[in-house]
Amino acid sequence: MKYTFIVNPNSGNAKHDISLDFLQSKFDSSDEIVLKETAYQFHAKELVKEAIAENSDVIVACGGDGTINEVASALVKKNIPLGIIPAGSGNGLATNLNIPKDPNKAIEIIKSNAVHTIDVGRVENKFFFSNLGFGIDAEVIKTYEENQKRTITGYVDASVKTLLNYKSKLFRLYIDDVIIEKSFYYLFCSNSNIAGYGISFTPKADLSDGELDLLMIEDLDVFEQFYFSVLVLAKKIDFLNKAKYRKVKKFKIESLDHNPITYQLDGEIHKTDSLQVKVKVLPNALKIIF
Ligand SMILES: Nc1ncnc2c1ncn2[C@@H]1O[C@H](COP(=O)(O)OP(=O)(O)OP(=O)(O)O)[C@@H](O)[C@H]1O
Repeated sequence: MKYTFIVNPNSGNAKHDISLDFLQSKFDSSDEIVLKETAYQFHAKELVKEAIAENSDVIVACGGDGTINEVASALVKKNIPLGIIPAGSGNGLATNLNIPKDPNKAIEIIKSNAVHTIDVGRVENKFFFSNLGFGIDAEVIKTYEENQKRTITGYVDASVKTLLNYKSKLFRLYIDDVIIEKSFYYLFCSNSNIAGYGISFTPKADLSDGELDLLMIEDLDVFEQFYFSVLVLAKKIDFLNKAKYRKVKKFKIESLDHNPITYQLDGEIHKTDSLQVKVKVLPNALKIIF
């Protein structure tokens, strides 16, 4: 078997130590191991193209959610499975798939070659595998990225700063034949049931049900925001009257306050020039080992 490992040397504050020697020591001598390091953002996509051209049987992403998103995006609708060695700070998708952070254990899973297919979310021309958020979580990630402190404390710090200044956004949503026009505190669309750090906003989400789970939360006052935080921690979000939950195959979101739409996609922030974006699910579009 030929395995190509695409490694972000800087992910998770560069604390991991995944080298060619280490990888070779974990596989049979009959296996061919190739390691390609990413040097900049979006480099992973080019490296996947090379790995495909070089006839790799398995392509493994070693990094955080950003790197995993880039590698997985280049493998959508391809026949080559993705393996994961989580080496980031949040590791949303890996956590959801029960892939441990210990590289030794993650490699055992890769060697098991248990290939599954999962759904993929698409927004504009980009793919997501875990989740997509409009509103408060996009703002939290923006502050978190500006913070440089990529730890749970940094995340809590960014959340508090954002909460204190955040104003709901006026959106029009088109879901099937329904149009909803409201001021939303939070719109969260998820393929997986873990949002990061073990928190779940969409406990009913299933990576291979052919649908995305959409959580819509209307404008909240400061007390409701506090109640919302408690319910998130208690995993009882359905107790909040202003939270609506539904499974969707596609939807369109339109900004009515004349601000171009910003969203977070698998934990990375994306700014658009557009006042509307379309989201849809591509059922069973990614082969993945877990
Ligand atoms: N050599 C590099 N130097 C700087 N940035 C890189 C490099 N290689 C990849 N990147 C980019 O860094 C971003 C973050 O990487 P990644 O997601 O792997 O780690 P992380 O941010 O530590 O983890 P997490 O996303 O779980 O918080 C990605 O967008 C990726 O494209």
